[in-house]
Amino acid sequence: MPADLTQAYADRYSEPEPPLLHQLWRETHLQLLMPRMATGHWQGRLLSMFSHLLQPRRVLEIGTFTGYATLCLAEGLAPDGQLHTIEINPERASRIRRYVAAAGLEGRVQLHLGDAGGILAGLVGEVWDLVFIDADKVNNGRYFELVINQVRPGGLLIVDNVLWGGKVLPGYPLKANDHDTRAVIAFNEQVRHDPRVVPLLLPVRDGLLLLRRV
Ligand SMILES: C[S@@+](CC[C@H](N)C(=O)[O-])C[C@H]1O[C@@H](n2cnc3c(N)ncnc32)[C@H](O)[C@@H]1O
Repeated sequence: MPADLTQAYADRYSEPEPPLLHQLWRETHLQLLMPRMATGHWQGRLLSMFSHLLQPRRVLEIGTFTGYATLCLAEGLAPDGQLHTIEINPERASRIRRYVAAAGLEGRVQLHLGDAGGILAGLVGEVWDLVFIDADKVNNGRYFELVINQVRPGGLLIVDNVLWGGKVLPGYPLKANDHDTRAVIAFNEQVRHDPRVVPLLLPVRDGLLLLRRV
């Protein structure tokens, strides 16, 4: 069964992409380099589904890009809920703020500009219900360690791109200087044996690793 036909079928029988997100998707593809970094319709609906199920009071996203996943993760926020999202590239800020405002989420979404390691050090008082790790893949393990003790029992961490285009699979001819792939492999191994989380790797899109906090 061809994967792209299966994905098209899954898209068709899933909730349609909300118009604002479709607009952001188009704008991302017309105006930005590497638009495929944005989450997109089907995975966005998956993030929205988790958000609605968990009704989180605190959501953390590491790696905002244009804010597509941000808006999806915010959909199920509890009435007093807040989402914090971290982006290192300040050039992305005005677009993110524009779409957060268009979604009616001003005051409920906090955009932090800077390196995630430093920003996370300033968020130590928070207790996270839902975390999405989707920034520089070499730091997946570092971000996990920085946040795991602030995730409530039963909370959910989601890590994107854990299949890394298939390069993590056994037998792939890895280049010596491919540090990203080695880091993704090391992270997947690290959490597999971590008693603080229960892992479930979903082989959808570029691989989503779900980690339920014990
Ligand atoms: C894959 S994109 C995020 C996509 C977004 N989460 C979505 O699903 O639409 C990764 C983003 O992480 C940002 N990033 C990379 N390194 C970072 C760091 N050290 N701290 C914060 N953000 C970082 C990049 O600038 C980029 O915008």
